[in-house]
Amino acid sequence: MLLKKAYTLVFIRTATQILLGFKKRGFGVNLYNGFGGKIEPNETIVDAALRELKEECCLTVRKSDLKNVGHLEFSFEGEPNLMVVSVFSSNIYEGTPKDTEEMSVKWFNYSEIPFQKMWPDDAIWLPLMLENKLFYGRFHYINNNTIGHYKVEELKSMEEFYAKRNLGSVN
Ligand SMILES: Nc1nc2c([nH]c(=O)n2[C@H]2C[C@H](O)[C@@H](COP(=O)(O)OP(=O)(O)OP(=O)(O)O)O2)c(=O)[nH]1
Repeated sequence: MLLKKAYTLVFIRTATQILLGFKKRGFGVNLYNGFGGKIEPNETIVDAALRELKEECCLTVRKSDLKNVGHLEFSFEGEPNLMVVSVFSSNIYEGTPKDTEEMSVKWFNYSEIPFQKMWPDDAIWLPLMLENKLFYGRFHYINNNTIGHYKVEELKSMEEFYAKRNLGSVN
């Protein structure tokens, strides 16, 4: 039985670009990613997503402008945890992205996303997000660089997906 640990991941996008942060420390160090982290006790998933976004790149997004676009699950060979990541996207934000202790921020054109410097699974599901599709992905890593097996599905609705799995909403 895998022990579930919940995380958030937020992507800020314009019509042509995506904002990524180069992680300076901790899990996923030296990789580009969206902004997110662990959900604290007594915090909703959306509240955690907004807090982590602000902490990691100094941007503010209204709850109503944050769209839940995907659900990812990760396991690692020999580890008892299932990392469950709620993925969000927004194209409306306040503030100017700033480097923080945890991340160096950079805008990338959609045609220049640095997949070779990102988690290997991102190249599989992130294109779905860029096409404004909803998705579910399940990845099992053999080590930090190698995916053993995976499945990715396009979803019709996040609510329908959560209901089928008896999961609560992100709010
Ligand atoms: N794009 C992508 N993101 C991932 C993958 N796996 C994974 O955990 N993430 C995300 C989810 C979280 O946003 C982030 C991990 O959270 P974290 O360890 O930085 O959490 P935190 O900020 O609360 O941690 P800390 O302050 O204690 O260092 O990485 C992946 O394979 N691809």
